[in-house]
Amino acid sequence: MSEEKGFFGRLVEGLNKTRDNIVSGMDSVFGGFSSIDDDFYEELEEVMIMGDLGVTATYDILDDLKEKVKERHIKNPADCRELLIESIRDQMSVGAVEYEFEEMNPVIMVVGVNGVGKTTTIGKLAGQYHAQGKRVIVAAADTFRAAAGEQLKEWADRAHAELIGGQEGSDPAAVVYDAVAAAKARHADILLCDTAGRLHNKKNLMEELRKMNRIIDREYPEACRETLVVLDATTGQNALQQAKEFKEVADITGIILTKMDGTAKGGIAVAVQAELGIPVKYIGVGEKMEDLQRFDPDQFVKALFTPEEEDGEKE
Ligand SMILES: Nc1nc2c(ncn2[C@@H]2O[C@H](COP(=O)(O)OP(=O)(O)OP(=O)(O)O)[C@@H](O)[C@H]2O)c(=O)[nH]1
Repeated sequence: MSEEKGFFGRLVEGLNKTRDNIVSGMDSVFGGFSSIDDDFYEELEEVMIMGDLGVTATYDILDDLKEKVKERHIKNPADCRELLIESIRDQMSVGAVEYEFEEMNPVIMVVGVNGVGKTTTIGKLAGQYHAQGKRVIVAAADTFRAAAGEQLKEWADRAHAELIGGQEGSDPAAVVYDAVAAAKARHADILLCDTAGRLHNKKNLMEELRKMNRIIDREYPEACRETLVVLDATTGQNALQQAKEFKEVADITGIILTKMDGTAKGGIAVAVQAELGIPVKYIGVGEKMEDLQRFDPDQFVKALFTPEEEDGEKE
């Protein structure tokens, strides 16, 4: 239980800047109005848009809030706080997020542009899976950048994962082929594939990803598949745009939001799910191995709005 508390505590701490931005803004609206009118909703809307919740989610949440206010005959703006938290939680909980894939010998493709925290995230995932007793293989299929392979090697060593590939300029599909062969021969539990994130050359990227997927389909048909896009939360709406572009070239099954600790733009977690209909599966709240967490909308909303209620009772 104390470990769980630490887990929630890190999330609470990681969301400090976002809380200062969004929650303080909302609270000043709740405290600054004496009646619930159009101006009140407009102010709330502004805080939410400025807080990177995105237009779609903001309107959905406000519509839901207005309905609740009507249904429950709420008159006092301060009484809207709980209702708004409820609406945000509902908005984020659309579609339960499954993690069964982690138990099904998956091949996890990780995509994302350079600098978003892709390598670090793969390292953290590898380390966490290793700590669960899983045998992890990492494919260094980002052969485009010289430093990518070396950096991944460092993380793989730290995570006690086996690294395949890493030579600059080699064919990424060949790296994936070797990694699949190794995963099968060594009875690996999880194969994590780092890929190059060249969004500016969509056609090549799409072709490269397709080629890798074909190899996995052919050589490892029994493997469960996941494609996760890594997004840097500090880039706010840019992250949203990147996710949209990756969705055009790959069959994205989940989102990983990194650097939530360094940003006031944490509202992006609400926006990406609403805009793309793809769940956030993990969030990064720091640079250490344990700073990558499964994303739980309930915990997220709780850590953001009611951190003082922390009692570690949650998974
Ligand atoms: N504060 C914080 N920093 C993070 C987090 N995730 C990654 N970083 C940092 O972000 C920087 C970039 O991370 P990388 O893993 O190198 O990013 P990348 O996407 O692999 O970038 P390339 O290797 O250039 O393709 C590093 O300094 C990481 O330590 C996070 O959740 N929080």
